[in-house]
Amino acid sequence: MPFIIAIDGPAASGKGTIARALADRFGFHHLDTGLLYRATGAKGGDPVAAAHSLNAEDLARPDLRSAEAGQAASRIAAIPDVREALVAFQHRFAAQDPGAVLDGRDIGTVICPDAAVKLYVVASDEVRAARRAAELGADPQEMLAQLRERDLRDSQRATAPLRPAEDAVVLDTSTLSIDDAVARAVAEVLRVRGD
Ligand SMILES: Nc1ncnc2c1ncn2[C@@H]1O[C@H](COP(=O)(O)OP(=O)(O)O)[C@@H](O)[C@H]1O
Ligand SMILES: Nc1ccn([C@@H]2O[C@H](COP(=O)(O)OP(=O)(O)O)[C@@H](O)[C@H]2O)c(=O)n1
Repeated sequence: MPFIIAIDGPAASGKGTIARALADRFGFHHLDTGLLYRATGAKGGDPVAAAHSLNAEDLARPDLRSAEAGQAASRIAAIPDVREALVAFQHRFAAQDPGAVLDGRDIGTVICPDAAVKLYVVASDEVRAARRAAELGADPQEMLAQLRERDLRDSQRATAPLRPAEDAVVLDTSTLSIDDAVARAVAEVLRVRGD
């Protein structure tokens, strides 16, 4: 049985940074599921058809990390048929040996409810906006408004809303360095594995 680590949380909380580090540390595969929604939104046209026809080229587009792509992703991510179209790929990815780390919004709740480790990564709105603004070279106030709008949409949608799984461990990175946040996540994995 592959070892699955599910990492969820609001925008720019540090999910991807922790997911990459865990995959590296344990030799697991890593999937940034947000990229699937960003690529679907960026493809244009009918979002359900776009989700069904995603290919490697779509996922390699250089503009997927932009704030605009994030907003478009959040809009199409509320469509149940779009989410359904992306489930099989995520399940196949999670089934790889020796293990996989998936980060997103609904990994611990919907995609991999039996994951061995579930982390729900949070940080204050202001910290998240400052980090993402620095990353994209954008204005922190504008970023704050955008992140809040996206989190609200992601939390309030009817299908697979953003929320912690009941058995998720909440990790607040507001005052943690990247190294400290990763160390806490590694400790949780080691605790579950019984190492
Ligand atoms: N603990 C941390 N301290 C400082 N910066 C961080 C920390 N975690 C992540 N970052 C930075 O914040 C930004 C958003 O992190 P990222 O991992 O992409 O978040 P998410 O995947 O949740 O959107 C990135 O620029 C990343 O380098
Ligand atoms: N598993 C997932 C991953 C992302 N998403 C959607 O895709 C958008 C972009 O996700 P992302 O993880 O790339 O965003 P960031 O947290 O990196 O800013 C989110 O705002 C969600 O609307 C989702 O609905 N479910």
